[in-house]
Amino acid sequence: MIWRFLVYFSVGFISATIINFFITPRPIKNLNMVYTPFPILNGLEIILPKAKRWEDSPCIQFQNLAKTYDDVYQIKFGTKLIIVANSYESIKQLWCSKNIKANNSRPINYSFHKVLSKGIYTIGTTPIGETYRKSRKHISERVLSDKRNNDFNYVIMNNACDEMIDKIINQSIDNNNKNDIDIDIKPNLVSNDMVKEAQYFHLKVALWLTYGFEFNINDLIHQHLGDEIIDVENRITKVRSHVQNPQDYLPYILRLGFNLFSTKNYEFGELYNKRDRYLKMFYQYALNLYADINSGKMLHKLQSQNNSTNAINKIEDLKNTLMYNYFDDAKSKLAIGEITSECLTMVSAGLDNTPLNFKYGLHQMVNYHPEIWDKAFNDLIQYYKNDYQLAYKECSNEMKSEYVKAIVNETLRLFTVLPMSLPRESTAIIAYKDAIIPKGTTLFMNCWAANHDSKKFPDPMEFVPDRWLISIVDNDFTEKMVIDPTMKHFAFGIGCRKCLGNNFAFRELYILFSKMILRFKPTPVTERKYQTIPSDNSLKLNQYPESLAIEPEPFDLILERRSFDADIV
Ligand code: HEM
Repeated sequence: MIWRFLVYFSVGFISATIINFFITPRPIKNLNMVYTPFPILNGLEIILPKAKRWEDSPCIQFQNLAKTYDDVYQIKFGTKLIIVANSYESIKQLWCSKNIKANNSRPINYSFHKVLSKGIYTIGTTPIGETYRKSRKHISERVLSDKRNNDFNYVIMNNACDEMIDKIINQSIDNNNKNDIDIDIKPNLVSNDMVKEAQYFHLKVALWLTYGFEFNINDLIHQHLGDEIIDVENRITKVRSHVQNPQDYLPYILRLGFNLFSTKNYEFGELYNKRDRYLKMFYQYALNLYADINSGKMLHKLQSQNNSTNAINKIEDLKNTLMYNYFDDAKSKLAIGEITSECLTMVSAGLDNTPLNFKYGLHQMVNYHPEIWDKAFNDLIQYYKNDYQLAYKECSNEMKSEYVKAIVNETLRLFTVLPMSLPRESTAIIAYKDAIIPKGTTLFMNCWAANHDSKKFPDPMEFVPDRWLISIVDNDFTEKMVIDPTMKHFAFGIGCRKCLGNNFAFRELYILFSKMILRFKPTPVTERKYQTIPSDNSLKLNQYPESLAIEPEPFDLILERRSFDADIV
């Protein structure tokens, strides 16, 4: 019996090894290759079965392999050959050194591109080509440029943030009056699901700038719609990942078998239909709005609700939205798929990433570093002659506090919401040291490893905003601290396909942090009975170690309104 098993096993293993030899790309010379014991699956054991413990997160497993195989190595994943870079310097070299231009496409993944998206996906997941170039240029000019952030976007973000904070305060007052929440919460303390509130904030900003749709965070129907979008986009993030779909790397026949026993395709279909429904609904909304603006109907409607100047200003604002410009600008000649991809990018790209960073930054300051919160408060108000109300009104516009900027950078670095970033595919050969990486190779950036590389960031697991600051002497011979322009993190990726929304997201985070710091004081969770302090290591907090994005376990953040805060309303 045992002999028969051994014979079958050996024949199977030898056949698989031979097949493996023919179906996988040849190894690249002069680059360490990771030894993997199982033919055909090859290195897929890193993501199969899916990680349950934080120590098994793909970024940690890739980082551990670097101890044996060096910072940059090659590994077979099913039928594909992947290059993985695991340190700050190697990523800088492979992603953005001057002689490397070919690291500029995205791989096509069967599950996400063919099954889930049916041809329409975000700009970030579009392979290089005419469609990608047109959409990237158009969205950048119309919504995401720095000029747009400075001239217009900040006003929308400012108002959305004010609304978010007012809602949090009102909810907290209601809760305290009802006295039906945690007994440790004293009147005036705020305990909230900050991620959800910031998701509504981002959605409000994104829907306005894209479609001219006014998402009202206090309206239950809007909240219901928002919850649906948040749920669908969050589930798509979870299923689309390049480190989460082993079937994408399997030979066609095995993938068919895998799909037969998996419910994933059904889930993809359901998510696609839901996403399609709200994208079509918003498109129709923007089309009607365009018609109403041009016929004068909208002005008439607004004049009946506001004074004439406000109505005219609002019409001008609406003319700044992405979709108004699209309908108005015959020259742009974007195909419907291209503009849909832009809209999708606007709605989904920062919907989780920005709010999750926001909550993690608050957690660091509230539960571990209240002194940083205090320092930021003092830094913010000193630009406005210590006038707290003026600081609150103006902080979104000028982004004066270098210290708050340092907090944003340090949050992005330490949290690293996308630990394995987004994958790239080479479109020509890339020379790396003595190795020649062929066209069509997939590259993984281990962003977690780079952002916690002790050679670049001393005490990499510590939250130290000051590491981003250098001292300079001003024109009037006063010394001041400013952001060190030579310092970088890779939370937004790097190089030719770096996050296009990085300045937009940075400003959102700057505004969210500044306004929270100005209106509240932190109450560390340690002061509460029965509650242990959640970890400050984002991977340890992660609910889904196998996922593309880090999503911390839910926990309360306790903040107290400043004594003079009531004056602000
Ligand atoms: C904190 C929030 C965010 C984080 C951490 C983040 C992170 C990333 C990362 C890691 C990439 C891949 C970069 C690379 O391959 O080098 C990316 C791509 C991209 N992101 Fe973001 N993102 C954020 C918010 C946003 C927002 C708010 C938008 C737009 C509204 C946006 C738009 C894009 C686009 C268009 C790309 C694709 C760039 C390309 O492939 O050319 N992102 N993002």
